[in-house]
Amino acid sequence: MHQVAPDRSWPLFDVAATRRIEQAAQAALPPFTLMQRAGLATARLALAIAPHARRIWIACGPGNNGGDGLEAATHLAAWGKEAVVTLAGDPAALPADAKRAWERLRQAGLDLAPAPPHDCDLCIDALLGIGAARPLQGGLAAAAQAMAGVGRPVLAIDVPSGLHADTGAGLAVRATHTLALLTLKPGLFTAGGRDAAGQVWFDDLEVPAGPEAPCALLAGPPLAQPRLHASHKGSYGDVAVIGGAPGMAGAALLAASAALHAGAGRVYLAPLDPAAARLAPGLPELMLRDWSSLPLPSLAVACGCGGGTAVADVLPQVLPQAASLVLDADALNAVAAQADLQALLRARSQRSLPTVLTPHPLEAARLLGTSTPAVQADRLAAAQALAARYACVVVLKGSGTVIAAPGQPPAINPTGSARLATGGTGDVLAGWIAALLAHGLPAFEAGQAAVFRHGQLADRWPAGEPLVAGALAARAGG
Ligand SMILES: NC(=O)C1=CN([C@@H]2O[C@H](COP(=O)(O)OP(=O)(O)OC[C@H]3O[C@@H](n4cnc5c(N)ncnc54)[C@H](O)[C@@H]3O)[C@@H](O)[C@H]2O)[C@@H](O)CC1
Ligand SMILES: [K+]
Repeated sequence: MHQVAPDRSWPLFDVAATRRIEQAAQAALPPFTLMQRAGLATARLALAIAPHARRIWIACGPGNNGGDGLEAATHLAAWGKEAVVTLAGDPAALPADAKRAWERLRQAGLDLAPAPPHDCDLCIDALLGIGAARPLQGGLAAAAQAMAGVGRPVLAIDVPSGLHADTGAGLAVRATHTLALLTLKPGLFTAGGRDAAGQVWFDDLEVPAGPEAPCALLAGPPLAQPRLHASHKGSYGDVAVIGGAPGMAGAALLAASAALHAGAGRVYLAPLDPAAARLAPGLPELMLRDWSSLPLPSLAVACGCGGGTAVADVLPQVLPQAASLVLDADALNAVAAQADLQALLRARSQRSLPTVLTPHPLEAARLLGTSTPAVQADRLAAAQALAARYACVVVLKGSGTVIAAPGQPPAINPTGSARLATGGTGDVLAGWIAALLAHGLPAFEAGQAAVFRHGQLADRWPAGEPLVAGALAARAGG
């Protein structure tokens, strides 16, 4: 059993692959072996979470997830805990393995409780696992509600009940801990998954994934990029930030500052507000230029960043010429609105010019011609669809940012928190990605590395210090 920490990457498997892995293992092992292992692992983790717990409520559901809970309850009772077991369903209708777990529970002298306990020290959520097929209703919904009302730690078995294991969509039990069994599922790490799952643990039940290919990866830390002694500013590439329409100069400045601090050799700032060009940006290292004078074919360009509608006039030049390109915010909205810009964007890949799009869910919805809820209902699919449609790398922002590229499994970023929900952090990310592109990183790696570090900076931000985008930019690359 391992805690899933962002110190390495982890393969993720969807429900279909997990079922195939489970079936192959069931065929090779004596009956009931997997559920015994699952129940024992759950009971052990429960003890580790709440070593001094006296009363533990195990809320079981009608499938094999409930069976895991019944098996865990038998162990916890044998270890001297008061195990209060409820079952939302008919014991006679349990699937074979779960029924066997129920029989073992009764042989151990335990029976089902008619109602949840008024108080307990730990709840175990064994209502639904990967079989969750529709919103929680009836007895399952009542048990989930009671769990929330207890106000104690909740250990979810496999998946917080109600959460869609592939997508992270669905109204789910909010667990403090989740023990994923057999495989790690992508829904634990994106959309509502991170809030529902809490701290994630993983037990493979001694079953290797075998020939199954992961559907996605949980990203690990990027490789360090050591700077050679024998290098100069030209070794790290040049970035230009184009954005900052009237009233929004700050956005472009934040992106430029991030690019500078993330290690770009030289950074040009091309504000779209002519008045802003006369303002001292406070960063003397930046080189102010009019966008039309930039040497685009030798630059990594971050375009958008407070560019307003004016950015649409720049894109017909930037899209075909920029050596590498990050499109953010207003640039994405302009592309979503104009078919000619979409054609220019797609044409970049035919010329092997790297491009990264950094939409939040609403921008992604506009680019896909769909709605924000539809994007959020399946973030991995939305990011992959965008990457395929525009033939580029997509960084779909939000809880569990997804990085997708055509023809490869997407990555889900494990770092970052709601502390990043403050103005300008997206501009910082765009500038940071541009710096890594300028450095020569492939677009997928640049997106993944910048997103990981950007989130990690926020995770490590001192508790008493306000996280503002300017300070984040100043620590980019750190
Ligand atoms: N078969 C085994 O021995 C193993 C099973 N495992 C556990 O079994 C789980 C999968 O078991 P199942 O396939 O039985 O699936 P679940 O236990 O998730 O439940 C599926 C059952 O719930 C019903 N259901 C789904 N959504 C519902 C809703 N909203 N309201 C009411 N009923 C609903 C389904 O019709 C089905 O009867 C895994 O998540 C894992 O916890 C693992 O421990 C591996 C080993
Ligand atoms: K569960």
